[in-house]
Amino acid sequence: MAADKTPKGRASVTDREALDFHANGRPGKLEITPTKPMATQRDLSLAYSPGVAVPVKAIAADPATAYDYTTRGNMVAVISNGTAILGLGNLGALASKPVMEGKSVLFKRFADVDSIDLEVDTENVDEFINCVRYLGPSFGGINLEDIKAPECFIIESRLRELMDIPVFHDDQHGTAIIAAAGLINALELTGRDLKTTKLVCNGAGAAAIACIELIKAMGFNPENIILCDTKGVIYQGRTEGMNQWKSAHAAKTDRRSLEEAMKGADVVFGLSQKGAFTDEMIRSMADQPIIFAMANPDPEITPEEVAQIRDDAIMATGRSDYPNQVNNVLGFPYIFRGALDVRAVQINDAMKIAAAQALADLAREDVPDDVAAAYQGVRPRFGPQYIIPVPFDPRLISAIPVAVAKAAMDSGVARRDITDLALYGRQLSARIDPIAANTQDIFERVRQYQKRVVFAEAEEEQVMRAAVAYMAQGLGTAILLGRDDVIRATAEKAGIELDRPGIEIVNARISTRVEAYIDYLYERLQREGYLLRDVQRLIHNDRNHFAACMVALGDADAMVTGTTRNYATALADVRRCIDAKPGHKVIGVSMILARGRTVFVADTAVHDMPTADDLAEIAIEAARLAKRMGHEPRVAMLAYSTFGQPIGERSERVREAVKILDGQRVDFEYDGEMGADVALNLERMQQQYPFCRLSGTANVLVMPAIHSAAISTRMLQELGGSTVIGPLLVGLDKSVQIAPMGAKDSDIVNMAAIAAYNAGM
Ligand SMILES: NC(=O)C1=CN([C@@H]2O[C@H](COP(=O)(O)OP(=O)(O)OC[C@H]3O[C@@H](n4cnc5c(N)ncnc54)[C@H](OP(=O)(O)O)[C@@H]3O)[C@@H](O)[C@H]2O)C=CC1
Ligand SMILES: CC(=O)C(=O)O
Ligand SMILES: [Mg+2]
Repeated sequence: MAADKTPKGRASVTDREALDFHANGRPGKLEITPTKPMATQRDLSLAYSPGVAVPVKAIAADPATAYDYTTRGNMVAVISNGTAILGLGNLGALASKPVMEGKSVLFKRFADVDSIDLEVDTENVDEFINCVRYLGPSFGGINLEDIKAPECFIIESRLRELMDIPVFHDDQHGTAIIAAAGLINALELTGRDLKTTKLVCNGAGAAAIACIELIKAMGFNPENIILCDTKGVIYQGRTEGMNQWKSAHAAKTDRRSLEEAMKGADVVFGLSQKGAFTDEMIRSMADQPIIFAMANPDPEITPEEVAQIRDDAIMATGRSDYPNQVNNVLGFPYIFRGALDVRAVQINDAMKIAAAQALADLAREDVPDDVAAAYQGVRPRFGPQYIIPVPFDPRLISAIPVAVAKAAMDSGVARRDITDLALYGRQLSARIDPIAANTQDIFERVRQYQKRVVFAEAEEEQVMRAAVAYMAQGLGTAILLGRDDVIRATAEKAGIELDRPGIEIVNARISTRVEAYIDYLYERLQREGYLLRDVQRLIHNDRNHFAACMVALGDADAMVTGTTRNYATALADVRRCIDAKPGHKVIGVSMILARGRTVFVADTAVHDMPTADDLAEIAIEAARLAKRMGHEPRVAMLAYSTFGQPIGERSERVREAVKILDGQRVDFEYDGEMGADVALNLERMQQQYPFCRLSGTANVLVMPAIHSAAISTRMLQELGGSTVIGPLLVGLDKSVQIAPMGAKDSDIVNMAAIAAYNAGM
């Protein structure tokens, strides 16, 4: 089958790939999963009759309680009649379903908003309105999509009057918000003023009219805007193909064609159709033109074509395979998230402008590794090729809804107040990030105690980013260890600002503490074959030793390292400087987050082939960590056999370890030996082994040896569906964490926060 090609032959996906993607597995892109267990007779009695009658009566008595007892508060309907599907035109309600399903999954993926697509098979405005208005009780918001102008204007405004929940035509306002955000930044980069810039908008439909209205509301001079449609310029006095929405923006001008309109224009918005801009039009624009060719799936002109004509343009499209994607996916999930969370009755101009400004601001900030990954490893920096955040930017979820919710409260359309917006922002991240969800409480504690963490490899760019993020997230002071000139040069190249409170640079070469660290380390190592000059070299030249000594002597509370060396080497460096805590064993524990469960796996880092005594100590250490991380430990001593079946020599050590634990007075549940299938499956555990002492599924798994621990955690990580944090290093006398080699900045921040947390709160 032919590839779907843009005019210059760029093929990002083939038609076959697109069809296979939609057909494979379960056809379509979404399914519904229950949020409550539906396993037993009792569950049924609660979820359905008779239990369900209780919330029914409660809602009848007080409709507001529907937000407490049903999905309403987190549920948005994506509704279309298919009359303007992307830029493909009127292809009918059924054909619009793939787009509407797509919008629904994006709501879920990016903002944890539950959503369902509804395709309404009528072009009659009144029928459509009636269909939607009576669905109000089902949803917390209505996202209208791909309904053509001018009907969309009537539909949206009537529904807004009739319904007490936000009704938002995404092609209008979502597009306008993103285009406005991109425009704010493009104007800044080209030194233009909103009041004097000249803009042409091709297309005078849903998206175009809303874009023009929003930028006018933001202060753009109406006299500097010319709107065009299929008949050319919309001028005052024109009668052909007009409607009241076009008339409201008709220009006082002699220009009649798009070609004439674009001569000397500073900005052009394309919200029309593939290929609408010619080379000549682009050539005739002002210096440093701003070209947003937003038609989907193919733009009015491609970036390659523009590049052939001129090299001074700032170029954006609606597509994800070019830089500067001006697409409403950056808006609707987050705008509804904020609106739902304050139970806004509508999405007003103040909320839209707040969202646009928040997006524009975010693009000016230094970007995390996740964003660099979305750009194939090239880290975007605010500039002509990066005027708008990318859809996979994990900061969008904590930035945009906060701005929208605040604007809703300030402008009086919120039915619920959020008092601590900073906390709200952090809770938002946890909605889509399992690590954030699990570590949120820990991060809150770390924020209270403001520990000083030394980042041993701070000359590395991603470590430096992590250190700055640690400070910027309010977690504490970041100490960057390295050569001052190298650190500053790296920072400058990467555009990172280091001269801020909460960031300290420590240069090992000129530190006044060098002698103290050498004395301390020589005292420890002189009987281990080290000469004084060996120790001097370690302190002068090796940052792991220097950083570990800082922590050992109290100059820092915790340390994080590991991104440039393998785990065992980094651990050996640290162990030369820091002992195990008295009565503790140093082990590695990996935290696995999967489908709402948290499971700790030990030992994933230190003991190659533990003895029975080692296994018992590993169990104790891992249980302590689980408890400290907020989980009541239930430890399973894992083996390939379960309670003696099949008997084998390799399980003996594990059985022995259980006996050792029996002889000690440990304060946590444990049992074994058992297989992982029993440890993690309560039904099997209780039915087949009713004598098992665990009161629930195990949440701490002690592996019989490091190879089984490493193989199983890496398999889980690679197979998907679970997130692995760690291995976390526990049992040391001072707090140190070793991140995996090549870890990205957000992983290093997590490690630093856990290190700070373990430094004692
Ligand atoms: N990047 C993004 O996020 C978004 C992009 N869009 C894109 O914007 C476009 C319009 O969508 P939408 O507003 O919903 O659709 P509408 O049907 O409401 O409006 C289409 C408008 O485009 C005009 N038009 C069509 N072809 C041309 C042409 N060759 N030259 C000039 N004007 C033309 C029509 O003119 P007339 O009035 O004379 O018929 C009409 O005014 C689509 O390509 C869509 O994909 C839309 C939403 C979001
Ligand atoms: C992105 C979108 O909503 C459109 O092109 O219609
Ligand atoms: Mg659309």
